[in-house]
Parts: sequence; C-alpha cells; structure tokens
Amino acid sequence: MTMDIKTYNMIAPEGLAVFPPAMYRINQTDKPDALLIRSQDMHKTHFGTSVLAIARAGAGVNNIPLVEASSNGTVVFNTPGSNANAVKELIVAMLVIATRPIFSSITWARKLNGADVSLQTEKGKNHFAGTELKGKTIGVIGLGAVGSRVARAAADMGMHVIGYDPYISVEHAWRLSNDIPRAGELAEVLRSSDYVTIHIPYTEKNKDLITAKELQQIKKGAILLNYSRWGIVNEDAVVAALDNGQIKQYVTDFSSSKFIKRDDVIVTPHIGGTTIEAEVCGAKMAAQTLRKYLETGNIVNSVNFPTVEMEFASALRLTLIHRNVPNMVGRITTILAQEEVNIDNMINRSRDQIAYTMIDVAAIPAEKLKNLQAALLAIPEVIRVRALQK
Ligand SMILES: NC(=O)c1ccc[n+]([C@@H]2O[C@H](COP(=O)([O-])OP(=O)(O)OC[C@H]3O[C@@H](n4cnc5c(N)ncnc54)[C@H](O)[C@@H]3O)[C@@H](O)[C@H]2O)c1
Ligand SMILES: O=C(O)CC[C@@H](O)C(=O)O
Repeated sequence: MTMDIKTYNMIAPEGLAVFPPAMYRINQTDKPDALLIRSQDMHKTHFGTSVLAIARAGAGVNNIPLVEASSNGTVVFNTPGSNANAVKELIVAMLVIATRPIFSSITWARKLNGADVSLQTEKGKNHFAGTELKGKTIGVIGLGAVGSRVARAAADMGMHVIGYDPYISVEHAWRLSNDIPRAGELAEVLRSSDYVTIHIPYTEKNKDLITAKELQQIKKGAILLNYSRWGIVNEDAVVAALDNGQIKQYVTDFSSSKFIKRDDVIVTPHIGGTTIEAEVCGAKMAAQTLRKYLETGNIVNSVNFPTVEMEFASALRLTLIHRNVPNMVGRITTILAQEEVNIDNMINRSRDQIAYTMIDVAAIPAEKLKNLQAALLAIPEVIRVRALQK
C-alpha cells in the first residue's frame, strides 16, 4: 500500500517524519488520500472525493466544511490540547502586557544615552507604574484545553477566577479544581470581571457571542481578550465599547483594519499556538491520527465521526461509512452472509447523521472481495467502503 498525503501550511518536519517513505508519498499528487493542514481555508480549497481524511494540526476546525466532509465520507480530525500550553503562556504574557506599561518603558529606556543612563532610569521610572493581576477578577469563557489551563494559571497568580462553560466535558471538569467557581450565566461573568478571556470554538452558535448587548453588561473599564477566533467578538461593538470607555483595552490574536493604530487595542498575529513545541506536538499528533485511520480504520480525535477503535486481529478489515438509519447492520451482514463471508469481529458506532461500521474477516480472494465491496457500496445509504489488509 502506498498512500498520498497533501499538506497545506507549514507542518513541522517531525510530523511529516511519522509517515514512512516506503508507505507514504508527501505532496506528489493532486489526488491525495489525505490532507494534513493548519489554518488553510478549506471552504475555499477544493478537495475531491479521493480525500479519505483531513487532519487539522491544531484545535479550531472552523476552516473545514464539516457537513460537506461528512457527506463525502471524509473523516476530519483535530489535535485536542496540542497547543493549549502555548496559548496559556501567551495569555499570561498578554495579561501582564495589558496591565503594565512594558513596551512604552522599554521604548523610553532605549532612547536614553549618556554616562548617567542609570540615573535617568531611576528618575524616569515613576512614569511607568502599572498595576498587579493579583487580587483582580478574571472571567474565563470556555473551560476546555486552553481555558482550563488559563483558569489554573490565573488562580496561581492570585487572581479570582470565574469560569463559564455550559458544555464542559467531564475530562476538563475533572482538571478544573474546586477553587475555581463556575458561573451559570455569561452575564454573571461579564458583570464581575476586570479581565474577560475567551477560549471557545467558532461555530454558528458562537458567532457574535460578544456583541453590543454583552459589552453593555461588562464591568466598566474591563479588559477583553480574544484568543479564540475572528467572528466570536463583534468588531464594531468592540470599537464602540472602547470609544465610550465601557472597556479599557481589547487584546486579540485576530487582526482587523478597524484596530490599526488604536492604542487601546493590542493585536498579535494569530500566534497563540505558534511555539516550536506546540507545532511539533500538533503535527505529530495529526500525522499519527491519520496513519491510524488510513492503516487500521480506527478513528480517534475526529470532530465529525464517532470514536471507533477495535483491535485489528484478522487478515482483512472492511470499513463502511454510511448514513445513520435503522437496520444498516442487518443489511450489511446479510450481504456478507450471501457472499459466504464469516465475521470474526465487528463494531458499529454513530454520531449525528453519520455511522461507521468495521468488520474483520479472514482473507478473501481478490475477485470475491471486489464483488463484496461492490455489493456493499450498492446499499443506497453507504457512502464509502474500504478494504484494509493487515
Ligand atoms: N490563537 C490561537 O492560535 C489558538 C490556539 C488554540 C486554540 N484556539 C482557539 O481556541 C478555541 C478553544 O481551544 P481549546 O483547545 O480550548 O478547545 P476545547 O474544545 O478543548 O475547548 C473549548 C471549550 O469551549 C466550550 N464552549 C463552547 N461554546 C461555548 C460557549 N458559548 N460558552 C462557553 N463555553 C463554550 C466547550 O464546552 C469546550 O469546553 C479553539 O476552537 C480555537 O478556535 C486558538
Ligand atoms: O495553526 C496555527 O498556527 C493556528 C492554531 C490555532 O488557531 C488552533 O485553532 O489550534
């Protein structure tokens, strides 16, 4: 088996090294079996039905058309938590940068000259008094991989933390210690926080989560941080809230022409996950997840398919992507029975409109396998059938 992988964006070489050259070709065809991407806008990038899977090295998947991918039978993966520490560390830095005049003091100190620089420094430093984070309240919206780490770090710096995440996973709830209270409503967080930091995915539901109404509820003079995505915070509403003094500063990873040259907006160029460690971790995780799927059919860390794992112990594995409708298992196994193929092991899982079935069987002659695959694909609700040799 030789498979083709196509990459978009800069993928760390450590990730590409996960693909053995004897089995995989990288960027050698326009009809790849799988894609390995970062922020490439796949809504605007054509990917054909040859693409079995797309792995996103990173957390956000709003750059991938998930509904279209599911209906093509394309499994989409991300790398949960791979860059969460990088974002957390940047948030800690941005909280301090927003709170103390670090850049202006450095710029001033650089301009000094003469033999008495140290004296001038001591004299001038009073212009650069900041405040401390300790004792202030921070609202953390979204308590997943990033938000739960930010909440912990803020608490460790002596901040009062209020979390808000109505959909928190059991795993992340466990990670969050009991000393971090959780609010039942967004307004509660906005009302009482000196800093509000947002760590949620961009989805239709989260579009414009923070707009004029929410910015009216926010504590006067608060600092708002958005290291999640464009579109979650309404830019016009932010500009208005800065102009009328409702918020003191907006700190974001997502640039806009509306923010250029504003002293009360700090923009970083989407570098939340841009550390060597996070890029290596994300690329390796994405590549390993792709290999697992391509070679065994097992699915982990998918954002549009169920998690499905079964030990690959037989000579042949059939994987079927199909619509999630009643009696599919019955129809599939009937065809196997008609073809006189005995099932060694089988698993079926579903997620929303899509379902996935893996069936392990003993070796089958090539012609018989071809007929079996054709018969399975002829079931109208079946989208894709693969046969994997162990
Ligand atoms: N700036 C960057 O470079 C960078 C890096 C990593 C992640 N991100 C962004 O941050 C997002 C979060 O990353 P993560 O790794 O923590 O993801 P995650 O999936 O681990 O956590 C997201 C959390 O947000 C919660 N949530 C969803 N909608 C919510 C809402 N309306 N209110 C409150 N909580 C809500 C979910 O329940 C989940 O717990 C990503 O989707 C991505 O868009 C940006
Ligand atoms: O690939 C990147 O650098 C961005 C990553 C980040 O936005 C994410 O969603 O994980």
